Amino acid sequence: MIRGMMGMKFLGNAILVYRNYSTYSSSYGVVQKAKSGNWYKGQNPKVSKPRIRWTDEQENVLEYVRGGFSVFITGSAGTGKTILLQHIIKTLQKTYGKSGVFVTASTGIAACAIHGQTLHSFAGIGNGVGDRQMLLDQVSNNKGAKRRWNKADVLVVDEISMVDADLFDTLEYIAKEVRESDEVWGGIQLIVSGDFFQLPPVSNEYSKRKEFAFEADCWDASFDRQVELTKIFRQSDERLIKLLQSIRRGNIDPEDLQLLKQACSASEPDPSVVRLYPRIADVNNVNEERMNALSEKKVIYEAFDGGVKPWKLTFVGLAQEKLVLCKGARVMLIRNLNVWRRLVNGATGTVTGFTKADNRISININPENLLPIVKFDSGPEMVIDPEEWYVTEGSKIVAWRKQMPLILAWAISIHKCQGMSLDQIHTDLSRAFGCGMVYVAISRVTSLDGLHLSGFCPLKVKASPKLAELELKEFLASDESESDDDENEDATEDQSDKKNKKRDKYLALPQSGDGSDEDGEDNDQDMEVTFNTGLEDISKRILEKKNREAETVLEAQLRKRREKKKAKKNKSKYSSEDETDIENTEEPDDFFVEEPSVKRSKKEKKQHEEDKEKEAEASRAELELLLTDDKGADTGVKGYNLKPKKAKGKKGKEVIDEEKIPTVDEDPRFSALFTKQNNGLEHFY
Ligand SMILES: Nc1ncnc2c1ncn2[C@@H]1O[C@H](COP(=O)(O)OP(=O)(O)OP(=O)(O)O)[C@@H](O)[C@H]1O
Repeated sequence: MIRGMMGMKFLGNAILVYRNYSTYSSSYGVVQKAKSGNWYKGQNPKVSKPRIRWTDEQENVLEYVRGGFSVFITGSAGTGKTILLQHIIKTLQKTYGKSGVFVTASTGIAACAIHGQTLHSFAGIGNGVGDRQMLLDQVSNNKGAKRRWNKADVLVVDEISMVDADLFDTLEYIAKEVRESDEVWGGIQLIVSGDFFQLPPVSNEYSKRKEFAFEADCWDASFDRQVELTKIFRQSDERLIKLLQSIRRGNIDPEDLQLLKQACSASEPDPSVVRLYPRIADVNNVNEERMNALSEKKVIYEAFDGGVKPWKLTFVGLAQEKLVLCKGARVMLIRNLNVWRRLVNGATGTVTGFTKADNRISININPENLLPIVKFDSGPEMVIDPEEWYVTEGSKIVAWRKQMPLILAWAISIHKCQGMSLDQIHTDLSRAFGCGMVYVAISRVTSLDGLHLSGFCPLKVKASPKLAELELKEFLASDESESDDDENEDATEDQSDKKNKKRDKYLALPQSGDGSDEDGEDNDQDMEVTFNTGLEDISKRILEKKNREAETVLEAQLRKRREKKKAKKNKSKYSSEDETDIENTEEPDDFFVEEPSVKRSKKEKKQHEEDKEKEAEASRAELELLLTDDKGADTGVKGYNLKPKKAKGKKGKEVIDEEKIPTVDEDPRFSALFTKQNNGLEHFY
């Protein structure tokens, strides 16, 4: 039996490495006469699609979403928030149609993972600078933005940790005003996901008192359910899980330190291991240096963009405008190509050459029509085809980009790696700044063996003291002990009707809790995993106390009103909050990079304050860079002209009207967006 299986495995590998082209190479490392752009095409045995078995916690979330509830999903890195969100989006789209579900994330990279747009771009608030009245005016003057707000049945927001409290409150205000509704968020169902212990919002002078979205005045009232996922999937080693939990909270104990010491190997790890840096400048330097050190001819891929909104201005993703590759370049996949073969987002490999495509598949990104061949660290070697990325607004595709699904991967920034799973990392944290950064970096790795550290200092492990409060609030949000009162008689029948209809629609949904989709295009996974973790306390309490069946529409309405009142009362709660970062009192260890002594003279204190301000400035700049385009472009997108008009030029072509933009459903060219196998899974792990 075992021999049989080994035989199968050998056959599989043999098929995998079979090269359907002749073997002479040119100076580019180009392999000529390729018959197929990709070895898997037509040669790989069909693999039955593995499925995910949702845990009880994840099932609960699905249930709440189907029940029409607004839900906040949180949990440590690797607990399956993103993958669950992807499934939720599909479920919601089946209910409301794609045009009623707006999918957003705080950053372009995160938005790309769920086929959405940035929250700023959805909202029509440009770069979000201005008071709420100014921003409301901006939205009111933007026909497209108003239409989006009015059409939205559901708003999905991923990576909420990077959305600040003011923005959250402002958007809730805009929603109510634009939709002319007194309901929280103007009656939009809100599905929000993120981990506040990961990267925080870009801090600004106004965010001293309120920083995180959970501090927003409307936060508690915005959600019917707040659920924490507790089963960690990315790592299985208990020691690593404990270490990560300590780092997440900003408290490392001697045992954790010992593990970190081991990871600080004095000798340089294998140069093929991806390096993670806090700052983009270091990333670029390393990639450039390594690339220049290779004396191979360079092959350039220029992105081919389309759509009514310029890609660069509307969106930022990992797909690069200009990608330079050569034989020997270390690369990372930024798309899931074959989950079963572990060729997923974050998979690393080395370019071994290039092949001329047998069709014109890459001609518009590389005039020589060359396709790179990558030998992945996990074993397979394959020809990489170009991929397409889409930015959607509801059901409309407003921008798309064609590019190779690769980035240079000798080094990447910690901001860019948020969401990835990596088998091995080498991270230099000497320039880490702000809270959550060390946690984001280290929580990417799947095993302790794969962790290599340098420039580590325990004082860099920081979590905002405000997060202790968050936990309390999560529990409070699930506490239904308060008595009912009749203060909400003004709940109009109209609103109840609307909610009723919404709920009926949901209840009509098939209760597919196994993660399978009717259309069979669900998430591929590299294995079938069947976990039955049992409910964690918090989920139990939520379930027991909030029986969806028992809560009528009117009760829901009343509860929301109560929560709103409560939120108002809480308003003053944070004004006296201590702003200082937690200071780790661990004795400095020779093994780690030393930080300056915590005890400071007045002069030193002043200098320290100045340094902190500089660091905050750097942090802001770095994060703004992330929130905008790779080159800092995504500021002030003013929308586009919706009126058809004659463009300049002899033929006087009509400029496209937004209403004429083909929808995903009607245009077969875009159908791949929702039918391609890897789309359900496309996120950065
Ligand atoms: N129910 C499940 N069964 C098996 N694997 C799962 C399950 N849920 C999630 N996973 C796997 O766990 C890994 C991490 O999932 P995911 O990236 O969604 O986590 P996350 O919470 O979004 O992490 P991060 O906060 O770091 O972005 C993925 O490989 C995913 O396939």
